[in-house]
Amino acid sequence: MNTPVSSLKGIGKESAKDLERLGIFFISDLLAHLPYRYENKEAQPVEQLVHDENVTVEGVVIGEARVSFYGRKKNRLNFKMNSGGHVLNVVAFNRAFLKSKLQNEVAITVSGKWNRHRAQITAQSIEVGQVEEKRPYAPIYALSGRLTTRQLTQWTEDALAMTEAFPPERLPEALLERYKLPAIVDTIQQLHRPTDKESLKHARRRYIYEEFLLFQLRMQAYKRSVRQNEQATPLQEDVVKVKAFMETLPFALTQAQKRSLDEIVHDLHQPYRMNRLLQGDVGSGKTVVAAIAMYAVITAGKTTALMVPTEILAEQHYESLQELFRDCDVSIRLLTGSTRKSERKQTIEALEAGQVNVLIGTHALIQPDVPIPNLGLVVTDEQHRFGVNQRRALKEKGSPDVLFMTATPIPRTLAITAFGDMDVSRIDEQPVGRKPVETYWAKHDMFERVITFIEKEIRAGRQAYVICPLIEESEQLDVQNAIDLYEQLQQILPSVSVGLVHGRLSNDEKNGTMERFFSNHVQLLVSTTVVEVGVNVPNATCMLIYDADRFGLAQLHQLRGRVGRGDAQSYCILLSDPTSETGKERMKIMTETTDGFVLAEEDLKLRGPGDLLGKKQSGMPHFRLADPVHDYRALETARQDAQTLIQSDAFWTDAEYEALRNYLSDTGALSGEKLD
Ligand SMILES: Nc1ncnc2c1ncn2[C@@H]1O[C@H](COP(=O)(O)OP(=O)(O)OP(=O)(O)O)[C@@H](O)[C@H]1O
Repeated sequence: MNTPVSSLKGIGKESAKDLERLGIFFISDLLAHLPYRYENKEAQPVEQLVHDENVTVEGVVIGEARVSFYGRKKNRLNFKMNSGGHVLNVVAFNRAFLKSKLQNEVAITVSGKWNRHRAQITAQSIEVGQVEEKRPYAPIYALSGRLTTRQLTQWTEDALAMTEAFPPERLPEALLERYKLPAIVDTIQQLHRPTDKESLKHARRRYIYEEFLLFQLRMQAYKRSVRQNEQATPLQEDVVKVKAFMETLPFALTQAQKRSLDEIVHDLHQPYRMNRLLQGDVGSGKTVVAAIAMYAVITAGKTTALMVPTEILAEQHYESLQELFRDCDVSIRLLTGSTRKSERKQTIEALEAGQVNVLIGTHALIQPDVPIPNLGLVVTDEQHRFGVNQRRALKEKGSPDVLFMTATPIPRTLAITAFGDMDVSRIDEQPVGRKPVETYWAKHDMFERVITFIEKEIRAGRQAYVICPLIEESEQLDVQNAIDLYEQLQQILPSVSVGLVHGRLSNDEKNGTMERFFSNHVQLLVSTTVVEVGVNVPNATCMLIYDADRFGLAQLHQLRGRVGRGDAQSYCILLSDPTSETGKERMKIMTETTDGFVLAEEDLKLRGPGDLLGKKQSGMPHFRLADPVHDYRALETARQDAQTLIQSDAFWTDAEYEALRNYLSDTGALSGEKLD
């Protein structure tokens, strides 16, 4: 299995280097380097040919081929052929040398691009004689350096003859039977050298299922081992107090909020650490649920922490939690980068004395220099899933329960892939009485009308946001844009109090403006995308997004979620003159739906998963063939199968699962090592 590729005939130093760049070191790697597509050399009947696609047809030459020369060394070969009674034109460039072979009635196979209107194939290959019947699909491999498809085809051919280079059969007989999956040896054979469409399909099916199953087994085994190793003391909240607190809320929880809360509370009672994702569309009321959970933990005698990405949010949560816990005798402290030294010292002392119930702050909270004795629950956002170091820091703080909140409406398929190691609660319902935000798409030449409209809302006592476009190449330009717009709006609306926030302001400046916006002293807030997450000003009913086509759907949705948070009708105006079709499409979808999940699915189609979750933090594993979006059914099946396996006793003892167990221990999943 660990025989280096260089032992194969024809692989010299240079080629070995090129192969290394493809991650191919051993012969077994060569077999794992699957074709990314196949050239279909299976001849098709003329009736089935698709215009503008690559096709292959068989037939016989009619008459004689003609060659015309042009340019200095160029020539064009032209002839007619009969394929199943249809007369087709064939054109090929610089193949004059074939002319002598192309005699009347000679059998040929032609592959190339089909033009239906001219009944013509522009040929890439013309083979005299019929296609070798057994292998209609030619594998096309990813290449690097000077490698050619022909070489890779040859080397994989040699590797396919070496049974010891094949991966082991990991799937137990029962699963192969249940899904009618081919054995691994046949699968690898077919994937490299398909014999026919049907067998290739089954081979792909098996490979994809196995990739998902192994992935899910790893995730779930990891989860299980964390459960076993990171025991936590079960918490018991004071049920009466928590109920009383919930009654002080100015609204009743939605069913979805209640369900999520139950799931969280259930976790708190367990003797293992909670690792839960609370997923809910913008404005669905995640923070409230988290606050109740925190209160429950406080009544169980523990300290809680809330970590947020920015200081603005920390301030805002500090205020809203103070308001929420007004009658509850809960002590809340704020700790951020701009907290004064003396205050920081006081807070740390209070923490050590066990006098703090809720600690709010940015990331620095879980650093070792902030001792949080008796920490029971950390609430944070999904952007900050913990890496190894943070997990260690959390462990040192007594392995508290962790609740991640996310407003990214991650489609289900992605959620179970990217967050497979977490339990997921979903708030899939908006509070009653919420009016969907009315969204309009306006061209730039309607700017004045839009401004008049916003002015009217402000006169009625409402507030508004104006979001400036983001020019990713240059933060400098972003800021300049924001400043220009701010000045322009001040001039157009002299009686309106306009505020400005952008990334280059100091924290004090930013916080000051935000504070004035929260208290309605600023009526119109000009901002770059810093307001994207979490800002909650229910009195703001209007949002104008400049050059909206520059944003992705998920981001537009997050932005729009800043309005429509109260009872009043809210509006979002997308100002843009998109030039691309995708841009126009995005604007249209935004005006048609306010459902974050629908938008997320659309975004996925338009941009792909990397963008939705942010490339680096996406946590999306790399699959060779499987695609969590396209193959979501297989993913779901594999997830359930993995769950059943992990929970069964037989999986941990029986011989037929040994290969899977070995796989798990090789990848470290059994010792609680997180996958990357
Ligand atoms: N069940 C409910 N009924 C009415 N209003 C609610 C309900 N739950 C929450 N709210 C209110 O809705 C607003 C949004 O709630 P919250 O900030 O908790 O949402 P969120 O999901 O955290 O939002 P986002 O992700 O957009 O920041 C708040 O003003 C909150 O008081």
